[in-house]
Amino acid sequence: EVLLSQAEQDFLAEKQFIKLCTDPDWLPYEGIDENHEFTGIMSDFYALWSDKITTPIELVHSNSWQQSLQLIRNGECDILSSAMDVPSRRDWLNVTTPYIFYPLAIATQPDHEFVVKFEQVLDRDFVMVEGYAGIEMLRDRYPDIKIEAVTSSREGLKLVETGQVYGFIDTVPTINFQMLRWGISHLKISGVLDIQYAMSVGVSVREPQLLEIFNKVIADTTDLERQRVLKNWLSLDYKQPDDKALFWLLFSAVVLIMMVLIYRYTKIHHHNRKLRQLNTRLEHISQYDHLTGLANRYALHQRFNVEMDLASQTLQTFSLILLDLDFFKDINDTYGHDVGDNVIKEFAVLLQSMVRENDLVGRWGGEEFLILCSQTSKNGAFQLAEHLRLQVQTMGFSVDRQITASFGLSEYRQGETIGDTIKRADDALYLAKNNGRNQIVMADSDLDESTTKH
Ligand SMILES: Nc1nc2c(ncn2[C@@H]2O[C@H](COP(=O)(O)OP(=O)(O)OP(=O)(O)O)[C@@H](O)[C@H]2O)c(=O)[nH]1
Repeated sequence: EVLLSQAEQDFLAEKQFIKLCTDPDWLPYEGIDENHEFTGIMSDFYALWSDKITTPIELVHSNSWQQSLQLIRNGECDILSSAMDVPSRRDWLNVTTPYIFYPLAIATQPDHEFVVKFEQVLDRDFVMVEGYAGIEMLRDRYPDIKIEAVTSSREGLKLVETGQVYGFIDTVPTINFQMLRWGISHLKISGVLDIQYAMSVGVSVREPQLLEIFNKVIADTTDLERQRVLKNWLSLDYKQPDDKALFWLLFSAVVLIMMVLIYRYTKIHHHNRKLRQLNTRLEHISQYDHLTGLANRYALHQRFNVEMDLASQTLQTFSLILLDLDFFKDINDTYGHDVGDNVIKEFAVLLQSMVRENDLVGRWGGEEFLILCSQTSKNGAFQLAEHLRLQVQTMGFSVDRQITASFGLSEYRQGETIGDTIKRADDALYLAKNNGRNQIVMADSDLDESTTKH
């Protein structure tokens, strides 16, 4: 797409180059560097534009903004790098459509209040750089304003720093830049005015074609190009992502967050499952005997508590049968420990198969077992024990000899500890062993008739 018409291109070709005047001291917008080259935000714009119109833009040197204004008036420059449209310039200067906007701000000493409305400080005295359009704009808006011109921003800032005037007015980037440049650190931006610089290319009234050309060039300058230039100098990212980019950015962020959450959830879920399995295993280990799979002492004790509670509420008692394989040491010695283990396991299976569902069989020690007969009196327990005794002595175990067991039996009495009940069963078992084994002895104090059986 050709930016310029044929007539405009011919015009530029004949002109060969465009003469530009600038403000030598208005960084970061524009200035002249130590090599006497044009520098600043505007210089980047002009480099860009010079490419667009394939015509060199050459700097005409001046020592001040005032002098630059004079040069263009006299026809020694074609354009002013940046200029505001103010009435006093209209006889000799045209302006393009603006290409950057910046509000004016006030720099004061740090102890002054923040200026919310400019009217609040209208009685104060201000300074601004000579020839700047802002002076005219402010005087136009506030006819009584006390504003003086200074030759440079440095001079203006110094006057504020030394307390000779209240405020220096310029744009925020200029104030910041100049303060840094001149090592003036004790000032602050106290307020931003609702008056802004709308900066255009100033074109000499002698060059009407150039006005059209620069209007086209400005219209052709994309937001991205504009932002790139500003970003270079102001270190600010003006980039507004377009809707699509913003959508994908947000979408990616949401997807990423969801992936992280899902990953964490899966990990936690996996850990929890492992923990649950471990807990179940631990619970099992803590309650069951590893050889026989019967309840261990801990599980038996838990059940004792339940039964004791039940007994106190229902006045129904429960009984314990403590039983021990006879001459088991001899089995181990004769057949070996593994065979002994098998006998213990077979014995456990037998016991488990013969008790009621409510009863609990547990391994009390090596070859010693305990049966908790829930809601059962000593007589009921005695019947079970007798039944078991007969089964054991007739059952064929994995050893070719008769196996027998001895039984001690006790009934829980309200008020006693479970230790007492166990002790009485243990004493009874001792008696059963001493009396010749393969028999049941009911704890002494539980006897209401001779219940020793052979
Ligand atoms: N194989 C095997 N033997 C065990 C286990 N626990 C205990 N024993 C053995 O069982 C035997 C018990 O011996 P004792 O306490 O002398 O009793 P006993 O030989 O059964 O004689 P009485 O009980 O007086 O009839 C010991 O030799 C223990 O080593 C076990 O888990 N497996």
